[in-house]
Amino acid sequence: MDETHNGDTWFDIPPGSEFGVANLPFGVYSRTEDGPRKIGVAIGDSVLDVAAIAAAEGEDFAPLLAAEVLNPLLAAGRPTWRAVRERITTWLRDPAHRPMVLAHRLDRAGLHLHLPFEVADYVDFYASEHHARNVGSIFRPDSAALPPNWKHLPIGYHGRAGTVVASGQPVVRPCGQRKQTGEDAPSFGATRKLDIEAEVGFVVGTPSAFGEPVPIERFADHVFGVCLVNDWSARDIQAWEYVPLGPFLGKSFATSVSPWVVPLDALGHARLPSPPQDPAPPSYLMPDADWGLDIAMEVRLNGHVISRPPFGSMYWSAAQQLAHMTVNGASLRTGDFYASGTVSGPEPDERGSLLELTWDATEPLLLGDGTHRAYLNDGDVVTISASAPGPAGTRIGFGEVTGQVLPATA
Ligand SMILES: O=C(O)/C=C/C(=O)CC(=O)CC(=O)O
Ligand SMILES: [Ca+2]
Ligand SMILES: [Mg+2]
Repeated sequence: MDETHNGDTWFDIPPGSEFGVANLPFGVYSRTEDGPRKIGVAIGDSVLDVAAIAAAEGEDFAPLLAAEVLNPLLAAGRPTWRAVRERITTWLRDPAHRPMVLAHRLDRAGLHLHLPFEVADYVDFYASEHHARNVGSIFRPDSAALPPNWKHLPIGYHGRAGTVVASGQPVVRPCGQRKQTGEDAPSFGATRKLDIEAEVGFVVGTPSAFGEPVPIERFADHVFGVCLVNDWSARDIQAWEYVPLGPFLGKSFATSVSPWVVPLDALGHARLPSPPQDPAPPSYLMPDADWGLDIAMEVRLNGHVISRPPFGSMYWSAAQQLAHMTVNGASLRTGDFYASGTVSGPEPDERGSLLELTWDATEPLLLGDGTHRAYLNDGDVVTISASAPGPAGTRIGFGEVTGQVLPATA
């Protein structure tokens, strides 16, 4: 386990920073909105132009960093990810590298951050038992809260890779066919139930062979890192369309992701066992290691905290999800991206969607500014942030994913 902590660097890191030397998340930035995109690593309040430093230091991995997206680095695989991370750690520990590093340091605040990787396929799971029970009770009050397959396999669906967008991208209220509970025919128009889903996303680097399942113990060989996700959802469109094939236009209009990908290697102190599983999963889903992650999330609506979902409570782990997603031989591509599913904890103020927080608008939320919300209003800004334990009492920050709702255009 990497025992590096914030005292191990000559670099100036503000006290309490969640971007210490044990984190080193990767992202893509530009100095102006349309300027050239470069790979950066966040440290303290700064971003390092790691492509320039690696080139100047003559590192053999320098070409992987001289790209406008993380995909070449992602494709290089775990031994390379480890080597790059170790070298960056050395630059930040050994004062001999100080002039070179400082020559390629930028203030984080002034930069434009972009979608860090080109998304190949996008899958969304449904792995929180609390969320699944809540949604089941609301959408299917006459059936069991959990569907019969829920504890046997991690349920998921294929989403729309082309509408995975960077944090900060505004989201236009979608139109579609929607049907409210109680109405007997659908109508067309802007969704009246625009919602969020607070999730954690996993970025696949190493591809796999067509026809060959990826065993659960190979999770960390394929998954590079972790970011935050808001899976925007139009509940009235979703409720009308989803039987029998699952979510479609109610979710495909936008999925926002945070700009910093935290390497799995930064999360050693965050790993914990998932909750006990009963029935025991089949052998291809049997965990060989603890891949629960103690990530503390926070959801804010116009700046007011509305929920604190605990990722450590998720029933199915990301390792189980990867094994399930490939057990039929479906191959992985570099840039594949999968999200955990909405993160809801057992407590009412730990729910990761407004659907649950307001029980489908029957219990509106009172915000700190005195206004109420059932679902999102035009102009609302939703921000999800998170952190996890790091070494020596430090925190590993994920930064945030944010987005504003714009009025419907149709
Ligand atoms: O139970 C349903 O019909 C729908 C569930 C969801 O909308 C949740 C979904 O997208 C998966 C998740 O985020 O957990
Ligand atoms: Ca979702
Ligand atoms: Mg979505």
